[in-house]
Amino acid sequence: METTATPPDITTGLPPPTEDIALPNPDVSHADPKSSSEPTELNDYTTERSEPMETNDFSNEPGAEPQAQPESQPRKRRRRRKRIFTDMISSTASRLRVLRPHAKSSTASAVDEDEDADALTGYLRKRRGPSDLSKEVDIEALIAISVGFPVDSLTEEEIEANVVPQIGGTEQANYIIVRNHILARWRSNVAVWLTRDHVLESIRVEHKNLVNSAYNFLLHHGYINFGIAPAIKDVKNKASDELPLGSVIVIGAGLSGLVAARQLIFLGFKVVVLEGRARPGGRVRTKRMSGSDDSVVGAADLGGSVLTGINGNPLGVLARQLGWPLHKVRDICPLYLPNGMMVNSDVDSKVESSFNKLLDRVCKLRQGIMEEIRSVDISLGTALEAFRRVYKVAEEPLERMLLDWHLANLEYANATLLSNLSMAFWDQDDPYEMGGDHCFIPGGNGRLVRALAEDLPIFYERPVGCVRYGSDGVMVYAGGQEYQGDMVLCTAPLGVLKRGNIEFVPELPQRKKDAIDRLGFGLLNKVAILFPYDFWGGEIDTFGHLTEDPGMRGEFFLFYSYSAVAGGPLLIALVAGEAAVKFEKNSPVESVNRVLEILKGIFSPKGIAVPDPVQAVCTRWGQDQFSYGSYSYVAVGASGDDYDILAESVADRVFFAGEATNKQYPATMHGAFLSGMREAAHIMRVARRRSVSPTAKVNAINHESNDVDPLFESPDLAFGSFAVLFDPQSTDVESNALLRVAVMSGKSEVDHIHLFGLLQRKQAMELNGLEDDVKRMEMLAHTFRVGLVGINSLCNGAESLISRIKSVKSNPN
Ligand SMILES: Cc1cc2nc3c(=O)[nH]c(=O)nc-3n(C[C@H](O)[C@H](O)[C@H](O)COP(=O)(O)OP(=O)(O)OC[C@H]3O[C@@H](n4cnc5c(N)ncnc54)[C@H](O)[C@@H]3O)c2cc1C
Repeated sequence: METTATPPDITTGLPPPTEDIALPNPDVSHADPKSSSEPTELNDYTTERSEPMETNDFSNEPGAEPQAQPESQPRKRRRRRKRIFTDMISSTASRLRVLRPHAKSSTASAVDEDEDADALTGYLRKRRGPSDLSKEVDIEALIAISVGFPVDSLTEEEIEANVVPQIGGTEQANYIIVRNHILARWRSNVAVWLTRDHVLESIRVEHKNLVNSAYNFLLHHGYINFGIAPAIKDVKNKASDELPLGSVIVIGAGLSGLVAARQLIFLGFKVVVLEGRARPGGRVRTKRMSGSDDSVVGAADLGGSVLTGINGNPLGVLARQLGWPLHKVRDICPLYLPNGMMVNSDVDSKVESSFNKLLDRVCKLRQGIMEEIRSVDISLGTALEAFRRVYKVAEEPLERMLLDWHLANLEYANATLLSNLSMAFWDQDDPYEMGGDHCFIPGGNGRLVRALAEDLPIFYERPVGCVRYGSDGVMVYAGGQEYQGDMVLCTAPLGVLKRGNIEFVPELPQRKKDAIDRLGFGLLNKVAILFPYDFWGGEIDTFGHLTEDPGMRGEFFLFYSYSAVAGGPLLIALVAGEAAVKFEKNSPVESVNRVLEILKGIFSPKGIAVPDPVQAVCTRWGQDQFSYGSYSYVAVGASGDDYDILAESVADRVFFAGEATNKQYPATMHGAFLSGMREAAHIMRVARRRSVSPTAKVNAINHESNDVDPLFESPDLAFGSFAVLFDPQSTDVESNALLRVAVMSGKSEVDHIHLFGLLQRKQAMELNGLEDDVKRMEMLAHTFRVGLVGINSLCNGAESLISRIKSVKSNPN
């Protein structure tokens, strides 16, 4: 009878990276609850706004006792429905084996397999048999996949970093094996600093160049030796004798800003972090709740809470480094009717399966119209409702209520109404979703934030109002002061960018402003209630509540029990969809009373009295001036590409990180974390490029050398002085294309320089349709507003496009 909306995670079939899997560990004890300096009152139904909160609010958060998990009858559910990608595993492992053909071994005892891996990792054969070696290499590949690496190709970041001299071929295949090996090696013990010499112990010396390349890449991009283990911090904190690579002003001390700042300092930059609030963490906020006498306390995560998928998750690595055992969120979730009765399990499974079928139908519909999808995009809500009517799904009132519960759950995952979500792209990030259990960090995520913020140069209560940038650097204005730097990294949430609260001078490029407008930034709110004791029972982590009014289906539709991790009897009720917006207009007392009414409706019929709360807190993320919402979503008319556009840097001076810049992992804490690492590496690349050619400015354009010109030997379009290369991975008319224009620089015809620009495929075709170059230049500048620059001044989006073109040209099959 039990089904789950979640397919097996991608590591099924082979042993997962066990160190990343968190299971409840009843043997491990935690720190005792301690007192905090935060003043609280009994029955203090406070409202959380953009509160000026002391940083020491995070001190002394209680530890928690994880509990054993007896799994009982109610149904299993998860936060988000995933599509099934079972193919990934088999193709992954088999393709890897193709890369490593089997051959005779020279040793008498060895069997004829794994020659390539043996040649690279000769040490392994000494310790284990060859089939073990094969397994080992496969497992290392799976670990790399869980961290987000493709199985037999390079990432765009790797191509940009020139990790191998030539893309494709044996060298690349060997590099991948070495890279996976280093990654897996560090992941097997994240408490220590993995040195290059350690790696060389297990790789043959003739492959030293591959080790250097893979090691440098993984280190600089924050895939190894990151985090807050004492041994890691010791190495990272050692002052470097080298001159700083430059100075970076980081706007925002949320996860992305904190991670980026730490990594930038390690990479050799001077860094300052400007934070508008009086605390670090941004949308991760753990509030210590307690009664007046501190007899009960609880750590409540009012923002980001669940580590959604632990395999490969960098936040899981941090928890391991600090020795914090994670608590697996048990996905058993009984549902209760408004009258307090538990939903009949037959009806429950019938409606859940109908709900999944509706989603499948939407999937099939869009597959059928993939080509036209951008122009015919409608909302997911509209599509689901149309199919519901056609197939007469959930017409009975009870079934309708149940279906509404599932829709509310989807609105929670996406922080918005289904009527706002793009049918075409709402789940574009599904293929990348981190596998493994969903987990809580005992004591709340604020503990991680505190550890990440330690020793960083953060200036609190410095709301940035303006960023000026130019060829000489950046100037940031915050709290009446000016900060000057070489570069700025903006991690302000999409909600803040949408409001225009930070002025950019000159204005951001139109394409970025359009992406900011198109992407959605939604709302999810919470009511956290600390009770004098746990009356709901400790054996489940979630239970749901059905509502008759479809418009209010998201109102307290799901309760999370944090008793296992908060250090006290804490419940958090979620408010999603339309209800989340209405919720912000209600008084906190009204909202808490409504939650209590629902709880009484569920528990009183069972003879269980609901006690008065000790303390309750309601969030107001929509009114928070440092976020204006909860997290991003793909709105109708937007697509996953908009996340990439948000990530693009401007003029090599202004960089962007944050969850809404992460196409693979948006709307999550780990997405924010990874975006911070990504931008630190990006800033380093740009700074190095600049330091190699410090005069790579407009007047030095004709001296710029580039490896892009050879790509134009066979352009996709050529007309007049113009040549164009299309994105080889997309036929979309709005996909990016790289334009090269030959401009006369002297008197003779051969005296010309090349300028470059990024435009859309359809714009290139329009230019092709014009009669002469003068008209083309006019259209380019005035209609398309595309500026031409030297190759080194192209934006980040161009870098990844060039990587894709290079990759295809060097490996046409
Ligand atoms: C209610 C809620 C529930 C969530 N649940 C989960 C979950 O269960 N699992 C999960 O993985 N994720 C969850 N998330 C999402 C997750 O919390 C975020 O994706 C992540 O924390 C975002 O980090 P960030 O660094 O991108 O942005 P932020 O954390 O918002 O950091 C940006 C920082 O910039 C600061 N700032 C803004 N404007 C200015 C300015 N003008 N000047 C200076 N500073 C400024 C902000 O104060 C903030 O500190 C949830 C979020 C919310 C709100």
